[in-house]
This record gives sequence, C-alpha cells and structure tokens, in this order.
Amino acid sequence: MAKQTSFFSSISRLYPHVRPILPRLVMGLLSALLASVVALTIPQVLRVLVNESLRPGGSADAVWTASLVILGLGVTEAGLVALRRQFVINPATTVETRMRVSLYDHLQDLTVSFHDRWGSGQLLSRAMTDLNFLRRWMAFGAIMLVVTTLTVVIGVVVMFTMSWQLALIFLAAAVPIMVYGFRFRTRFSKVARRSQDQAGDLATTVEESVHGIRVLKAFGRSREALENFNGQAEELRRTEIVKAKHLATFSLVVTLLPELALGAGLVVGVLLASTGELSIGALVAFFATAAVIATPVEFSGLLLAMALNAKSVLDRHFEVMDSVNTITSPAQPRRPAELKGALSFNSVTFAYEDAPDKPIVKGISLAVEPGETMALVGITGSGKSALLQLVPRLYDVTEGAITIDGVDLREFSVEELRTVVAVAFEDTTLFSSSVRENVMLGAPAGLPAEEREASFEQTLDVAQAHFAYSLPDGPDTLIGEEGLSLSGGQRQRIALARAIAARPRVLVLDDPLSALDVHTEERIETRLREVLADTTTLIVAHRPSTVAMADRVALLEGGRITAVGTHTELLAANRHYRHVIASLDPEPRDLDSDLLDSELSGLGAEEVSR
Ligand SMILES: Nc1ncnc2c1ncn2[C@@H]1O[C@H](COP(=O)(O)OP(=O)(O)OP(=O)(O)O)[C@@H](O)[C@H]1O
Repeated sequence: MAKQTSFFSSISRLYPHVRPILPRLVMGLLSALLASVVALTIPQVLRVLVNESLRPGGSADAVWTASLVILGLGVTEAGLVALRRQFVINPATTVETRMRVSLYDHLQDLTVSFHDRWGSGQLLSRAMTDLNFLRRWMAFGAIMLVVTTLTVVIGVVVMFTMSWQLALIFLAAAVPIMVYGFRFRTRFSKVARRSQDQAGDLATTVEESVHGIRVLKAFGRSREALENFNGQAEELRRTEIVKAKHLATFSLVVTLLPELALGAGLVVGVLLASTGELSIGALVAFFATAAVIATPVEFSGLLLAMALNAKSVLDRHFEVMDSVNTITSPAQPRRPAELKGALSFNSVTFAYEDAPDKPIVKGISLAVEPGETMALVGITGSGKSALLQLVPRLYDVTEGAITIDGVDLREFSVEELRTVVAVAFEDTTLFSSSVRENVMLGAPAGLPAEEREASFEQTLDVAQAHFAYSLPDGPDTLIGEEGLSLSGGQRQRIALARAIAARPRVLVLDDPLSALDVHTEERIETRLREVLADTTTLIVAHRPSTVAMADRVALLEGGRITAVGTHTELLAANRHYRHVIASLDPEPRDLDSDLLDSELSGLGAEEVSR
C-alpha cells in the first residue's frame, strides 16, 4: 500500500495547502529566527561585560550598560517567541481544517470499490490524529527545524570568528552526529509509518466492535474481542517503544557528543587563554554561544522525528487523495429526450476489482419496460445484488452497457443519474438525525415546504411507516447512530420511504422488505403499485409473495439470466425456478413490524426510544 517517496517530495505536497498562509508562516519563522539571533547576541554582550569588568580600570558604567542590554535582549527573545506562536497557531488550524474537509469531500466522492478495500479506522485516523499532528508540526516542528538549523549554522560561524581552534573541535563532533542522523532517519521513517498504520488498524477494530457490540455480546465473544484488541494494542505499544528507543539513542548521541566537545574545548580554551591567544571575555562568550546552540542541537532529534512523522502522515494522506474516482460524469453529459424509465442491460458482465478474473455477472441482457416491476430471483450468491448495484453506478460494468431510455448510464451526469435511480438495500443505513431528515435525504431539492411535507406524509404511508408518528417526538425523533433504537423492520421501512421520497424513475430494491411480515409487505406493495405506477422497479425477491406481485421475473443462475417470464409461466416451464421458489422463505422472518406498530401506540416515550 505504501509507496516510497523522498522526504522533500512528500513535504512539498503540502505547499498548495500552505500557500495561503505562507506570509504568516514566514513571519512566524522570522520571529523565531530573530529570537535565536537575539539569543546568540547575548554572549557577545557578555564578552564585553567580562572583559570590561576584568580590565584594570574598566568602567563600571560599561558593566551596567552591558547588564541592562543583556536583560533587554532576554525580554526581546521571550517576546519574539510569543510572537511566533501568535503568527502560526491560527493559520495552522485553518490548514488542518481545510485538509480535513477536502479529505472528507474526496472520501464521499471515491467509489464503493475504494471503500470495500479500506478499513474505516484507517480513514478515521487519517482524518483525525494524522491531521492533528500535521497542524502541530506546521505550527512548531517545521519552523523550529529551520530555525534550529540556521541557529546552529550561525552559531558555528560566530564560534569560528572567536576561535577557529575551538570551533573545529565542535565541528568534529558534528560529523558522527550527521552520520548517525542519516541512519536514524531511515530507521525512524519505517517505524513511524508502521505505528501510524497500526493505530489505524486499532481504530478499525474499535469501530467494528462498537458497531457489532450486540453480536459480540449475544455470542459471548466480548472476551475474544478484548484479547484481539489487546494483541493489536500491544503490537502498537511495541512499535512505539521501538520508535522511542531510536529517538532516545539519537538524542543521546546529539547530547553526548557536544558535551564531550565542550569538555575538550574547555581544556584547549584555557590553554589558549593562558598563552594570551584568547581573551577571558572571548572564552566566556565562546562557551556561552556553545550553550545557546546546545539546546537546539539537543532538540534536533525530536524535531527530526517530528519531520519524519509528518512525512509519513502526508504520505498516508495523499494515498487517499491520490485515489481516483473512476465513476465520474462525462464532459458532455447526455439525458434522454423523454425520461420514461426503460431500463436495459446489454451483454453486461461485471467483476469486482479484487477478483477481475471471476465475473459475478456474466453477459446479462434484459429489458425492463417503463413502469414494469421486474423481480430478480436466484439462489444465494447468484449475483442479484451485484447486478442491482450497477444501476445507480455504485460500480461500473466491466463489459457491455446498461441504458435508461437508450442512454448509457455512463453518459448521464452522475448527479442526475442518482436522481433518476433510487435504491433501498436489505441492510439499511440510517443517519444520526430525525426520521424526517433520513426519509427526505434524497428528496428533490427546492420543493416548497407544503409540498415537501405532503410528500413526506405520503411516503410514510406508502412505506407503511406510520409508527414514526408514535415515536416520542413524532417524525422529528432523533433515531440515533444508525437508527439503532428502531427495529429491523422499522429501519427497512424508513430506508424504503427514503427511496420513494426521491421520486425516482427507476427504483432498485435489494430485498428491502425482508424483515417485514407478509401482511405489511403486501400493504406496501399494493401502495407502491398505486403511487409508483410509472416507476420502473427492479426488485430482488426472497419471498414467493414478492415474486407473485411482480409483472415479470428474471431467474439468475451463477451470474447469468437463464429465464425471463411471468411467475406463472416460469413455474410451469422451469424446473430450476420451481426449485428456487420452493427454497424461498415462505414465512415472515420478523414479526416485529406489526407487533411494534400496535404496541408503540400504547407505549411510553422511554420504552420506545430504547
Ligand atoms: N467486494 C467484493 N469483492 C469480491 N467478491 C464479492 C464482493 N462482494 C460480493 N462478492 C461476491 O459476489 C457474489 C455475488 O454476491 P451477491 O451479493 O450479488 O449475491 P446475491 O445473489 O445477491 O446473494 P444473496 O441472495 O445471498 O444476497 C458472491 O459470491 C460474493 O461473495
């Protein structure tokens, strides 16, 4: 998954995001740089102060002046550090938010195939922890890395002007630091990336177990889930320790070598001072300068580690941002002269990206007339859902074409296609908002309020979702994360209502009534026929009652359509069809809908909401 890129090519990709705030970042950098220059000036004043106080007959005024200048410089340095923070914090937060929004936007845009491949925790950690770290790096790490490097360079030059012999000793200590720094960079980059990926996997596990908490509890698997989580958390802990060890060793090297140089320098410095080659003031100033640059050198390990972390954060970010959405609108979208809803599959073959050699749908040709209800029947795994998902272009066909009123789906603008086609799946997803907002999610925009309300009421009626009025706040009741407080049958009816409210020309229903009892299903189908008389409907059916209500039925076997006809015709003529129908579920799978509807009216608000 991870592509190798150089440090600078990764970091340079931040530039378009940083460009708008560049002036403030530069101001922040200048403030920090100025603070360092001020810090480096202090030893020079110190030199005057020492030399003047040691000089026989030296003036007390000069000593006082030098002391006051040192105090003033100290205050200025503190002020400049505060100014740096002032300049960078706000813009860095802006960049973080913008990058987060563009990531979210891109995730919405990316194909279902992409989301099939990526764990939700990996995306979550990229959107949250990674970008949070990047902000801290922009506001502090990056600036301080530049300032530190410049401070050290300027400091070494100043040291050379004072005593080239002593400066050489310090420069000699820099060579092993640089060599070790190079090795540190390679090792730390790898482990930093590993820890970020492991944190993403851990987030996926948390997300999955919170999502599947009922299953885990019901099957008594909480302990196994905990052990699995513990294993992953332990793995991350080990990686973090490896990371910390690398950093600790590097920090030791960058602290120890300058200290050794300092000791050696002190001996040589005292010798030089005793021979009169170096004044005492210059000696003091030299070591004060060495002390000023010692702090940035000690921090260089941490700053380098932050930079390497930032690099892998950016690599991870752009892995997602570089993934292209292959399901896009053409440059010149087409639409049918008149939208009737004739749906036609022409030699359609489809294979998932991760199994390109194993087509799930094979050479299917099928024409569904405008307003017709076509049921898809087949044993489990025969490709019914796969076929349906091609209609709203959740996936694109691998070969052949699907048309609506003669226009290839790929010629429509994607936005328009998804107003023409609406879907409801067996596995419903509801959002954390009110029933009303969930239902009206796909409704045509710009409807006048009254018409919108009428459409909402009619939709609830068609989907037999009257229970919404009995909820504590009626249809404005918040239905919680993924509507968990609703029963399976209720959730399905909300999802069906959402598809109907979109007023589509083509309605694609992937067994959305499976959790309902036969009577409710029958009522829904009757109402659907009345209200959506002109709507072409393609429905996966798992019950004879659903099949019987369709105008025609297409039989799928191993990804191919082997027969098309009315239910009666196929029953009479096709053995496999009889076999499939006999194996379909004749009984309601879940009687909760009727029971709950009647119970709800008599229940209090608390019982309903949980
Ligand atoms: N993302 C995927 N990558 C590869 N294969 C997949 C993917 N999703 C589904 N499949 C496979 O595609 C095949 C057809 O699945 P599909 O859900 O279309 O069958 P179905 O007829 O709707 O079954 P059911 O009646 O049980 O819902 C199955 O073998 C399934 O394992």
